[in-house]
Amino acid sequence: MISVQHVGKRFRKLQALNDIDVSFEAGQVVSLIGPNGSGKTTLIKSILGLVRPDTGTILFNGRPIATDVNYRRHIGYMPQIGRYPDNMTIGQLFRMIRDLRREETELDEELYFRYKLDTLSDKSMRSLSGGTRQKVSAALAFLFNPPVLILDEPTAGLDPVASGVLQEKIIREKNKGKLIVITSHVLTDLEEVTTHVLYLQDGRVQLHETWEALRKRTGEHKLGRAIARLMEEGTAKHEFLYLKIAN
Ligand SMILES: Nc1ncnc2c1ncn2[C@@H]1O[C@H](COP(=O)(O)OP(=O)(O)OP(=O)(O)O)[C@@H](O)[C@H]1O
Repeated sequence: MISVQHVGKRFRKLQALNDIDVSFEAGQVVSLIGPNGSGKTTLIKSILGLVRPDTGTILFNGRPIATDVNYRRHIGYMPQIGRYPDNMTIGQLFRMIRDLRREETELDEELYFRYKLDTLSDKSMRSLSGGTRQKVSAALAFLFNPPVLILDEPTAGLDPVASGVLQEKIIREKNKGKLIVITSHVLTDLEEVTTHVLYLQDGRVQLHETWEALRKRTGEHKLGRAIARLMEEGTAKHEFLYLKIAN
């Protein structure tokens, strides 16, 4: 579904992505994890066409994204920090976004209602708490029923109930055959939903395998511990520390 082929991206002297070569398929929930600055958001933004790689190619359903911008409508994106016009209300924002995609008939308003955003429709975006802003971002990502969802730190700022609602939603959408890519530092949030683990470090892929294979290989049922165990065998202490904190 998405094929990232030998992608590299440099920001001045920093090699943010280094020969990334991975594929993601329908029905997978890919947990994209790694220490701060390891390249997770840069990879996501490259897939979304928001960052242009220096080298390599990204294919969406077999076609290079550089030649077909329309692929973007098949991806629902929840950014790390959602930025919206301050002076709009929640109701106006949803109306505007629906109007922009008027041709889409099959709307998925489940999160909009489960997060009770309908009861907050007169609230201005300026006045929203961080968690409510996250709920708006989540509801928008799923709204047009896209076959691919990319969620960047989706549970940051959500209370445990709202976080649980999102996790249930992710599992349901995965079971419909969607591809979902999630980054999070809260590894416990990912254990329940993930099928595949992609671990980046210094812009390189350190690990890409199914969560089941990783569990079997390490004998660990906690994602943080499983990766820490592998890192223990071969890498420096600071990544280790990251995993201890993230876990
Ligand atoms: N537009 C940019 N200009 C210069 N450097 C950038 C830019 N975007 C990202 N970087 C650098 O690239 C590296 C990778 O950043 P990226 O945001 O992809 O990391 P991340 O894994 O998502 O980190 P975090 O866990 O903190 O969100 C970092 O060192 C970052 O400072």
